[in-house]
Amino acid sequence: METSDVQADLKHVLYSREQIQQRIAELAADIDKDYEGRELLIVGVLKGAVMVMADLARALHSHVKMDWMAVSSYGSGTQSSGVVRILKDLETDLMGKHVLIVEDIIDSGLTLSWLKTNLLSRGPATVEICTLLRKPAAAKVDLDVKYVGFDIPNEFVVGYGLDFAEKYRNLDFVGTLAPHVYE
Ligand SMILES: O=P(O)(O)OC[C@H]1O[C@H](OP(=O)(O)OP(=O)(O)O)[C@H](O)[C@@H]1O
Ligand code: HPA
Repeated sequence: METSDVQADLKHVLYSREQIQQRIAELAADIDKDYEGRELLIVGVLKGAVMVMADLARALHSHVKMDWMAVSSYGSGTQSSGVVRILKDLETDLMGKHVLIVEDIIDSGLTLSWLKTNLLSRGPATVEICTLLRKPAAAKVDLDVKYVGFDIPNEFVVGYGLDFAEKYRNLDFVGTLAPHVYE
């Protein structure tokens, strides 16, 4: 895809690569402090969280273990179906573990609400959530999120792991999509 094609599909840049890296470094410092002396398992939620997980893990100074889950609730559109499916489960037994779920975005909150309940049923010591982006105006459930990168307006965003119909995940910034792309 040509750079110009991507530019035409975007309305504007919300967060640049530098702004994202700066915020992730701050979140990592908080996480290092909060989990000092405890072994932490970070769980990346595929596919969207790949970029956040990779950058957050490298910004952490403590030893962490990493595992991955794949869940899906969006299909190919811009609306959550509300039905969460596990496409790939964890390989780690969570019994007694401190677990931090790492996500790219919390929109309606339905995915993470379901996932947190699911992981809590596996007997971990704690389960917390870290997300790069959150849309407070889109929340359909009450969800306790310990680490939030940025609260954003209720607009569909792409880049830095976030897709529209599997495109734009590889952008190193977060931007809003021009309406002509999805209308
Ligand atoms: O708060 P919600 O409204 O539930 O939306 C958030 C979820 O939607 C996205 O995943 P998606 O299902 O698009 O899968 P993907 O990570 O593979 O893109 C995102 O990564 C979250 O998991
Ligand atoms: O705004 C969004 N963009 C991309 N994927 C998403 N999944 C939930 N919300 C979004």
